[in-house]
Amino acid sequence: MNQDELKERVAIEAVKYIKDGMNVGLGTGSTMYYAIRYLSERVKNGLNIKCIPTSEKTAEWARTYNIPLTNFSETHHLDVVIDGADEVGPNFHLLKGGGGALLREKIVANATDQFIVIIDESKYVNQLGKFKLPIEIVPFGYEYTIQLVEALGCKATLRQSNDAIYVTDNQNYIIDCDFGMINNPKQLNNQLISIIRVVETGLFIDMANKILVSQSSSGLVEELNK
Ligand SMILES: O=C[C@H](O)[C@H](O)[C@H](O)COP(=O)(O)O
Repeated sequence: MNQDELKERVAIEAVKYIKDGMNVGLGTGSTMYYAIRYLSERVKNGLNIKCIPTSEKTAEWARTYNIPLTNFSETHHLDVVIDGADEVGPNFHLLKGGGGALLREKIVANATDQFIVIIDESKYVNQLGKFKLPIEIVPFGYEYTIQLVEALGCKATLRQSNDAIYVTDNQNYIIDCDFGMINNPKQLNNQLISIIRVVETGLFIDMANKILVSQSSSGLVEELNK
């Protein structure tokens, strides 16, 4: 079973947690693309939901697939949030932001008591940090921000897109930081967000309640609960 098939399998399982009348947070990324497509089938068959997207890309997909959207001025609490991740480590701490959407993803995940993360088994790790940690920073004075972050023990690379600096949906920049293996994600997250110029990090500490993992050997989806 290839990785796209694994993504589709786990996405389909996650969408089953969405029930009639719910307010739903929709994450960002290629795994979520499958979830959105499957969810659109259920909406077509009468499922009544309203969704808050975590990125302009997800909002565009939702509109394309006729999924009703809402926003935080209408709704403050979400019944369930579904999102992918770049790595899931011990205690369900997550490393996210490969798609540049970490800030809105964290805001949306923070608005629910049921945050479901969907991954294939290659992303389930013993220690976070093989994937470079994305950090969203304000553009103002970004060169010095990079130095301040590197002083915490990493090599930081300013994310680029089409030969220009990558700009997030929030008009900020992303630095991808190689800290090596991260021994204490909670402490590192606290150190990083104490830098005023850092908006948010891709470390999601104590946020996920449920991880759905698709297994490459069997194609089965394992459910892990906190
Ligand atoms: O900013 C992007 C997100 O954190 C994604 O959830 C993460 O990068 C996983 O994306 P994918 O499902 O494409 O691997």
